[in-house]
Amino acid sequence: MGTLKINNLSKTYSNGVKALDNVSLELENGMFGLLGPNGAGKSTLMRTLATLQEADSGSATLDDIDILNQPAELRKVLGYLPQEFGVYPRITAEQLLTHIAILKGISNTSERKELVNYLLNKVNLYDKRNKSVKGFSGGMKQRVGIAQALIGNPKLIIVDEPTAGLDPGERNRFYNLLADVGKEVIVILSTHIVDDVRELCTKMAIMNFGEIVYHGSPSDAIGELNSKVYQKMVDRSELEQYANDYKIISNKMVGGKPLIHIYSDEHPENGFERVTPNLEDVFFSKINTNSVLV
Ligand SMILES: Nc1ncnc2c1ncn2[C@@H]1O[C@H](COP(=O)(O)OP(=O)(O)OP(=O)(O)O)[C@@H](O)[C@H]1O
Repeated sequence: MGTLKINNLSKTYSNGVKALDNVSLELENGMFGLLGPNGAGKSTLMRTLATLQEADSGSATLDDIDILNQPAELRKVLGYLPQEFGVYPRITAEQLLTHIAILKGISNTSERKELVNYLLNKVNLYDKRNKSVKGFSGGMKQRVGIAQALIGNPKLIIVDEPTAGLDPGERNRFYNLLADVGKEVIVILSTHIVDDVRELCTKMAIMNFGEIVYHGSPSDAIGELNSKVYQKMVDRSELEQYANDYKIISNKMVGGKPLIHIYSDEHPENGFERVTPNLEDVFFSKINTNSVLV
């Protein structure tokens, strides 16, 4: 069982943006969801853990590896699928994986061939192994991305916003693959898509403006909102008034009209109905910005 400990990591970019503000987390094997809006600092945290950039202060360890001071050690046990996985255009899936396996130091030809076949089967692309990766769909490319991240038996796998741009079928196939992988290692799934976390993760954190604003299980977070979320269909012109009178946690267009969710300790009058809270309510109530009105 691996343990990743992140202690008080901070990072301010030269333009003054504080992308990490005293971030502390502890993770064990399984799928961990890191949820946050655009610009929250997720990629900065993922890239720091992947030893691609440095923090200003704080520490991080994976079992006995000091990540910030032993980057070479960490890279040996890391699988990383970056936000933009640049695939080599005109080579086949098999060639690509073989190439990366060589780069990762698997020099024995028959061992490498066996591994590449195993990975192609695992990500369900064995039949497509001789096809050019360039012609793959977004979902197939992401599965190649996971296959390459698995080379070298990683203890920690980081996937940064992997489902953006996938259609529902591809997204489901990708979820199944990740869930399978996540049984044996620590997987951090960084995403702004609430469904990714709801489907896959037993533990999660929500990040906003560089800070961890929630850390725990999705179900506990939802439990905290029980009997406190109410919804109502309103007119667009009334939104500002509702925002003054209630704590709006989300605003979604349904059939062209805003459907608002509010947080309230008591049942408000005037047509609000109580709803079973969901992870989206958790997300919006934790990051709570006025952007719901824009
Ligand atoms: N190299 C950089 N120089 C200056 N500012 C940066 C740099 N990289 C990121 N930032 C800023 O730091 C903040 C956090 O960015 P980061 O990419 O870590 O967030 P994120 O949660 O991954 O967002 P996204 O979902 O958009 O990728 C943002 O305000 C971003 O503009």
